[in-house]
Amino acid sequence: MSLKLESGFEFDYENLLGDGCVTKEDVSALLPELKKAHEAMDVMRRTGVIRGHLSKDGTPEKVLFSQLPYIEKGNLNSPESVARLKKFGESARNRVDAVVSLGIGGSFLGNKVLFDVQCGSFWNLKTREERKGYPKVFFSGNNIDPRSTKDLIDYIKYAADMSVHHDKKNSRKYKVMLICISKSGGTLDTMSNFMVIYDALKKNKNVKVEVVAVTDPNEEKPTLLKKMAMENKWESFAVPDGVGGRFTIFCEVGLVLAAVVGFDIEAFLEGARNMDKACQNNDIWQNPAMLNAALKFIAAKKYGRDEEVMMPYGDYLESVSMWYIQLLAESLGKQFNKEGKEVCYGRTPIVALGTRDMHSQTQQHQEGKLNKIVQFIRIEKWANDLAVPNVFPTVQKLADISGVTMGQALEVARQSNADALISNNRFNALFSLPKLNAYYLGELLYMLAMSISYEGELADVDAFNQPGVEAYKKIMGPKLQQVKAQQAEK
Ligand SMILES: O=P(O)(O)OC[C@H]1O[C@](O)(CO)[C@@H](O)[C@@H]1O
Repeated sequence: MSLKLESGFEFDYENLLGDGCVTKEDVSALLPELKKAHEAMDVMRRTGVIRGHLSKDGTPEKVLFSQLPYIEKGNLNSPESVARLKKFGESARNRVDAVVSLGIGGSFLGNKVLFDVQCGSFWNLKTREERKGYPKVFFSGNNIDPRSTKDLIDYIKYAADMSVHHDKKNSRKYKVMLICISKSGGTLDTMSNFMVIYDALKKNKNVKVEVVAVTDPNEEKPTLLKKMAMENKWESFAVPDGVGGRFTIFCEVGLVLAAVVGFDIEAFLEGARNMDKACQNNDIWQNPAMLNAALKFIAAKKYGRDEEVMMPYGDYLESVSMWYIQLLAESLGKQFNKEGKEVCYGRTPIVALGTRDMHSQTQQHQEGKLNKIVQFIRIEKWANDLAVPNVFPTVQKLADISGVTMGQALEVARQSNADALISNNRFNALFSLPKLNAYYLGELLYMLAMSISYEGELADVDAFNQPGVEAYKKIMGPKLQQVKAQQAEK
């Protein structure tokens, strides 16, 4: 049983619906709620209004992520804004040596996905020619770890010294672009790294630093970062009002990084757009987001499957899983429903990677607590698939695993895992992408964002706020000031 879109994107729910799993009757019983959820999505698309959604300061706030795939005049992504992004990316090409993308949560996770899919793990080890003139890329600000930050600074200083040394005649400085991303404009993790790195690099005679700010664009009530950008004339891009951190991969947060590594922005948004169109279908069996939300919601509510293991097969997709963790956790992990009743809803997300975690987590998935859905992601056709050669024909065990490609072996491993899980009543499902490219990535991520929005409606929780993250923040601010005061006394 599967839902296949014309593009080739497929949601296979064979191991989630049927005997011993969620039943068709369960889905039929939910149809009135699904109809309401679908209407709510329609209203959101047309007006940005989501019943009961309030901003952090308690005022009604629009939800606009579903507008982002549409590159249209007057929209958040317009022909002009996309042209500007492309121009920006081209201007960094062959000019900027290294980009440091600073951000955390939604200001990091989506960018890491785009980077991994476009560039892979060895990007920074490639020559500039191999990178087609695009800069090296580093991430920072997604922790407050002095060791990794120092390592990054040391590496950049080393690279700058080497480049000046090799190019004594021109004495060209090593150009570093710090892309500082924070919707609120003052997040501790991001801004502390920004200050440490900015200061260290500014003091280095071989480095030229330029800063790009990505933050709330409001100039009347500017965020700290916006204010600094205006004062220092830093180029800036927008995290628009109505687009929460975990949805920002489709706006300039993700697209700025996409532009500096030559990722196909238009194909990515086209994938999201076509998925949005598929999700406008009011027939649940034709609407991947509605179907996914319904099956997962029922699996949790009726069958106790309230943990979701997101398990893509392929190294460069692990970051998709990490991106999804924030989407699921911040959107659905809510103590109160929209009526203020305590519900403590949510499905706990778990990052896993195939095949790696078959050799660590699978024991738990197969035999542990019966509370999980394992959600697989697979790529049908790998570019540059590698055949496993028969190099040691006399070693039977190795000869046996030769003669197939690594892509085939990867899929055999995934299918075997899925079969084994369902043989023990362990629910699982599959999102299948014909290829790993910008278009299919856009389809997949948008479908997940939309599915979470449906599930928010089904569970009657506000999927677009994250009040729970304020609790530790309220404690952390004064604590930091205390430490600062103690430090000053010393
Ligand atoms: O972009 P900002 O404002 O720095 O926030 C980063 C992240 O922090 C959170 O607000 C949680 O603390 C996320 O929702 C957000 O993506």
